[in-house]
Amino acid sequence: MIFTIEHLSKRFDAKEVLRDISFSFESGKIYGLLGRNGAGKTTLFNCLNGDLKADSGIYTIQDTAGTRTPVPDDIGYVLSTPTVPEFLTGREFLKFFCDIHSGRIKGIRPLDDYFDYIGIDRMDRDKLLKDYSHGMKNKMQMLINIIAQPNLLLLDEPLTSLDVVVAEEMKDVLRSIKSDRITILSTHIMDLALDMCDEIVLLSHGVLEKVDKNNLDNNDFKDKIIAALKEETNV
Ligand SMILES: Nc1ncnc2c1ncn2[C@@H]1O[C@H](COP(=O)(O)OP(=O)(O)OP(=O)(O)O)[C@@H](O)[C@H]1O
Repeated sequence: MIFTIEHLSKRFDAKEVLRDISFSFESGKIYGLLGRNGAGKTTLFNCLNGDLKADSGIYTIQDTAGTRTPVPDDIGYVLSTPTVPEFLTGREFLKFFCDIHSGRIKGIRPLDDYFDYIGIDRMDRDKLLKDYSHGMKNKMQMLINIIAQPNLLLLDEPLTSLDVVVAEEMKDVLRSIKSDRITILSTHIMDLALDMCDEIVLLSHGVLEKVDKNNLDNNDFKDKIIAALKEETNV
């Protein structure tokens, strides 16, 4: 499967954030999206997810069945600040999610299997989500996106606020599900991008640029990325 963006542009009043972006992403890979604060990473994700209307742009998914426009079920989006219905318990939320998507979730499992998989303790599963920690809410958000099995998984700074143990667990989860989908992960943490991602893509000056990491050791590669990002002026 290939997900292609063609001529995506987005401006807020006078500020041109995304400038005629054209780029293709391949299934089975985790892409690390690096960009400075305000470069437009969240704007890009919001446009791809349909939460924000782009000024122009065409998206297509190409697979064995042909080429088509993505539908909402193709896309999963994990926000940097997790949003969950705080008035439900973890179990109620998961049950509700599975019930409303039962027609299209493949191989639905008992709820406790999912909690085990994502590492939510038995004693926390029937607590209200409002009493979950930030990391636990983040895990729940990740979990529903894993259950939904989207073709395109967008992760906006997903690991930044997690403790080292949870972050390692989440990395393993993401690696274990990457083969069937395109994962795009935005991060400020270069070591995370180098550790996790098959491809590094810079968002700079409103355009996406793939950085070739072949033939460079990690230090050279980091220097190259920082040099490219330093060139970013306030667009
Ligand atoms: N709704 C909006 N209205 C006006 N300007 C906006 C809006 N959303 C984003 N912007 C502007 O677009 C630019 C890109 O913001 P965005 O949040 O996409 O950057 P980012 O790369 O995700 O930043 P960070 O890494 O700091 O989270 C910023 O200058 C921001 O102020």
